[in-house]
Amino acid sequence: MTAPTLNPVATGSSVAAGAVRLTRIYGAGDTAVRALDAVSIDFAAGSFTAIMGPSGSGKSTLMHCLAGLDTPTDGRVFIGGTEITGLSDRKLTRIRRDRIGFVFQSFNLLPTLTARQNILLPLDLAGRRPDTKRLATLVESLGLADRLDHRPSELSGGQQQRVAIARALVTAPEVVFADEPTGALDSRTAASLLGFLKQSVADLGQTIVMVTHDPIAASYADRALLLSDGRITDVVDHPSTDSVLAAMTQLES
Ligand SMILES: Nc1ncnc2c1ncn2[C@@H]1O[C@H](COP(=O)(O)OP(=O)(O)OP(=O)(O)O)[C@@H](O)[C@H]1O
Repeated sequence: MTAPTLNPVATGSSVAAGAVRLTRIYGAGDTAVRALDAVSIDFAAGSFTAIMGPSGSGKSTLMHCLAGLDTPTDGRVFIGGTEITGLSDRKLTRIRRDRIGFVFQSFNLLPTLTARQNILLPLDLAGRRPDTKRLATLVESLGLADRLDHRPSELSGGQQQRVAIARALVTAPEVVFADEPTGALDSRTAASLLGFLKQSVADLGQTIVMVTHDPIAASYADRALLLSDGRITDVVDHPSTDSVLAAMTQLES
């Protein structure tokens, strides 16, 4: 089954991930929380989307449901042409491993492995050989060539996040989900990593979906979605720091 096309960034482009009337309710009865309320959205292949909104608006829930890390109460999720809603845990694990990349605020590298081993881990787990050209390009453009034999404790925060980004991109995933990827970094380091993510969209056709609280980070994306009470209430195309700030201010007023 192919994913329906809703709100694509560019008409005619294929869809890397999407949700149709995605609803997630936590709890039941009087204490039930509608964290996502019938959200329909597409992420075009080769696009960079920022998900923004106040605390508790549903950003993490949306990302977790899209990535197959949480089970929606209702609605459908697609990765590429594959509907992942209703798949067994085993199939979901495979899809996450083979077709999705993850970048977390806290890097989540394995401390006992070198940078090179961390980067290659998803391929090792899948029994796949690295695409040596892609690996070399990533290592080179992330400036990691002379850090590959170091363990995470021997790397700065920015270098650790570069390793995590290389690990997320090395499998050429259909979509990379990044959860506050620069939240733990100083602004200069953050700017250089966001620049790299933007470049990977332009050069490698990578698709990136990034949750962020930071309007500056969102300005690197092609589009910012604003969530409020589990719904997408605004979409800012080609966001600038100012246009995102204005949209957020309007949301909170
Ligand atoms: N496991 C859970 N059990 C119960 N309620 C939950 C659970 N996870 C999230 N929620 C609730 O769902 C709503 C959306 O939470 P979510 O974490 O998606 O928001 P968020 O926009 O990512 O917030 P933040 O910016 O603070 O990380 C909140 O009201 C939250 O309290």
